[in-house]
Amino acid sequence: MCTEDADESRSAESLQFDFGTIRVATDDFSEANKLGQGGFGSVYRGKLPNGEEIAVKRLSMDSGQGDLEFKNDVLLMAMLQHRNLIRLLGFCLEGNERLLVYEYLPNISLDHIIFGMTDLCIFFNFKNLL
Ligand SMILES: Nc1ncnc2c1ncn2[C@@H]1O[C@H](COP(=O)(O)OP(=O)(O)OP(=O)(O)O)[C@@H](O)[C@H]1O
Repeated sequence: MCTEDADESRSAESLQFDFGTIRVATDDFSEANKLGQGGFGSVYRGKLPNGEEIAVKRLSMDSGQGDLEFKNDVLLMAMLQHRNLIRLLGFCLEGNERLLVYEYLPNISLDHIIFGMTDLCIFFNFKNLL
């Protein structure tokens, strides 16, 4: 393994959550904690032992993506940080299970982000018309 590969796998490890921790945090992915369903799987609300609230995306099991490919995608997503992007805190890989762990945003914050972006689009469209 070259130094770069070693560095990548080390940073991937720092983002890796233990499956048991997420299972407890989401009350075993209970229906009561289900926030919604997206194209890639269901999303559950959870609480980490340190009190931090999270949103866990449990990916459908038929993605066909390899473990390394998945870890690389997660690393890339974790590096993208912007005030209009929901922060990816990490991931979990166990057997066929693939989880993405995000910061939890209450509805009101999601609305703010969506409206914030809409305002920006309207602003730029107006500018282009002038
Ligand atoms: N970080 C989060 N905090 C709070 N709720 C969330 C969060 N992420 C997702 N959700 C909830 O889970 C639902 C599904 O989200 P998800 O991102 O899987 O799908 P989507 O936004 O519908 O689009 P797509 O499947 O195309 O990505 C959302 O509509 C939202 O209600």
